Amino acid sequence: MVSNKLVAALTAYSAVAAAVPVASQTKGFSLVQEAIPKSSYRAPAAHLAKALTKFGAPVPAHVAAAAASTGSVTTNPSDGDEEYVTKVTVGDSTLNLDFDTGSADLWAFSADTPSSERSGHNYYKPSDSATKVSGASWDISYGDGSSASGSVYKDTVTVGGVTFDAQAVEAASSVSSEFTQDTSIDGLLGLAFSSINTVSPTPQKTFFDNVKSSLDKPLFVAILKHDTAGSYDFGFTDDSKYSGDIAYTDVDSSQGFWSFTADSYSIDGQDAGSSIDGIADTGTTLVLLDDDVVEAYYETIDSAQYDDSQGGYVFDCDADVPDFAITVGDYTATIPGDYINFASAGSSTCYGGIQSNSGIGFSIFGDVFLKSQYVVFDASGPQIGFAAQ
Ligand SMILES: Cc1noc(C)c1CN(C)Cc1cc2n(n1)CCN(c1cc(N)ncn1)C2
Repeated sequence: MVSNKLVAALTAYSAVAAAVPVASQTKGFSLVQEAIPKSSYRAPAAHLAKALTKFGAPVPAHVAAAAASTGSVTTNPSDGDEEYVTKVTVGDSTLNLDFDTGSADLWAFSADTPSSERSGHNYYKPSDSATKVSGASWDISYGDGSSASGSVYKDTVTVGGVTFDAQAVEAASSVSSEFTQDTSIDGLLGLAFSSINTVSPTPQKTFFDNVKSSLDKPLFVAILKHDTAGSYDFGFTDDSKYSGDIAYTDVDSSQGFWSFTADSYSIDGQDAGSSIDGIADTGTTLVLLDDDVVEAYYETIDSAQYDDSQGGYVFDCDADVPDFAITVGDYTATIPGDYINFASAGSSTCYGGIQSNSGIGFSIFGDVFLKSQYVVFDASGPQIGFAAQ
């Protein structure tokens, strides 16, 4: 039921928002009306909340609550599921970004990136309303040795219909060769905790941190898939996208990651008993585990061996590759063996989707695992939830 106050405010708002004077010296002006694209539809109360805020009026709690929003955006695997690419509007640009729950910077190739380094990429162009953050810089390095750095703007970012108009956008002035050569992505959108954002002197909030209070629920869901389109959903869970119940467990965000403990693991259905501490990391391709677990896994494949030239375990491509599973409470999250037969390593040899974490002290549950699950990243708690998809 829409209250008459709401009607009045919406009328006032729509008159202000829609009136576009053709020219101040004419006797009147024409109203340029344009349909709001379905994808950018916002609840009426969201417009009221914005109008009231714009004119300095308090937003009643019931209006703020009704203004909450949700969003969903398609994410597509690159060849071989190496990474997942998601279209995002950043300022005046539509960019292909890698959503990364293992880092907290939203950065992109930009006009400041030397043209030799940005060939083949879309790049960020600040909108007319963008502002440069004076004195701010950023510099990020990733686990694979890749890196990027640059300056910082505040601009409007829209992900799947959810918009934040003062998002910190980190414009690259330098990117390492891994990014220059990877023309699948134009940058990253960090979804880890803002405590590990690299902007100096003042760390900036992630897109999710900025919008979570306006979402119906302060959560996002990663629905990554093998060799086909999936989605990132913001503010809601959708029981048509998973089966059974979602098994939740606590997250330790003290290191900035979505870190959790799997109660046990099994190889080919054989329970190995011990727990695994790890992070859910959409920006990492593979599953990286402690050496004892990796060795136990590849002992089950006769042809498996560590290949120094490949920097990892390889095996005959026609080998019978076992499932690897972790348990969270009474839920068993299984990676099908086929996902662990990850990529060709030349001739009839294939590269494993499970590899060593190089002794970093925690495991990394990357895309090889995540694409087998419906994964809820819930800021309330915080907690993480898994279900079969
Ligand atoms: C191709 C390809 N294959 O695997 C990747 C990755 C690429 C993309 N390509 C080589 C370039 C690149 C390098 C990185 N990315 N993209 C994504 C962010 N990176 C992370 C994120 C994170 N949470 N943890 C570790 N690194 C490193």
